[in-house]
Amino acid sequence: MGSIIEVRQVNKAFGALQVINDCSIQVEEGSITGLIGPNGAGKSTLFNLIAGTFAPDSGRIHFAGEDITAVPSDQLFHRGLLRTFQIAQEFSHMTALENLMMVPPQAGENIFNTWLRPALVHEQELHVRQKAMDVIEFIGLKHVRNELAGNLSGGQKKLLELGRTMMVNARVVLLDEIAAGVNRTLLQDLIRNIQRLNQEMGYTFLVIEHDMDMIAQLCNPVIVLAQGSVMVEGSIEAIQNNQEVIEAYFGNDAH
Ligand SMILES: Nc1ncnc2c1ncn2[C@@H]1O[C@H](COP(=O)(O)OP(=O)(O)OP(=O)(O)O)[C@@H](O)[C@H]1O
Repeated sequence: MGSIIEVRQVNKAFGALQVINDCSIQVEEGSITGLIGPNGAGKSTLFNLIAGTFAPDSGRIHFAGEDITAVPSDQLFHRGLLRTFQIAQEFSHMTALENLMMVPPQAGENIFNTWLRPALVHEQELHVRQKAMDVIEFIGLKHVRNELAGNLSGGQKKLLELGRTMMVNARVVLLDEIAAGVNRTLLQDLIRNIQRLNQEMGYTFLVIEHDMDMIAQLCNPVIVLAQGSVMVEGSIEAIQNNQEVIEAYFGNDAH
């Protein structure tokens, strides 16, 4: 398969700080690609550029063969490029199931139809509820479906965030440190679900992660970012033995 995301010679500065520096990466369709690097390397900024949170100063970004440079995130969402949705404050007062049902429909699942044809409203709601039930079963949270999302554990919230991507037709999902604060048992559930979404539903993932166990279990290839550029790319084994990478991490930890 070809690449589904291509970042070509992208630059981004914040004031005098050059955060992304002539950076080019490719994400193969159907892969689970890791994005690692020392603190401040520019990983989240690169995500924000791909996800349309802000525009690069120069360079181009392509998704599924189309130029999406500076296309805003809500439009990318409709095309199936999404990042996990953090559960916002207002959603923490809704149940886990309702959180899934609240994910906005994509273009094509036309909500206006339901306004014009009220008889469809009930049918549509049943459809969304059934889909949410299927998703909650898939992510293993059926037993807490009626709990308020705010009362779920950190790991359960991460599973729910992943579940929200399943309410739409996602093609590429960007995961930003989804393992942070998740206990080992739930982390295994999370990893298994990501693998299932990849294998059974064809999702491509780009994963920012500091947890090297998770990267080793999930990702191939792994891209190492340092000072806003790609330092090296390859299998986790190749990267763990790469002297330049070891120095980049040690150099960063030493300060
Ligand atoms: N909106 C912003 N305005 C100004 N500076 C920013 C902004 N966003 C990020 N930065 C700076 O850009 C640099 C890279 O930050 P970024 O969050 O992309 O790194 P990261 O690799 O994701 O780091 P970490 O692993 O610590 O999360 C940092 O020095 C940060 O302070």
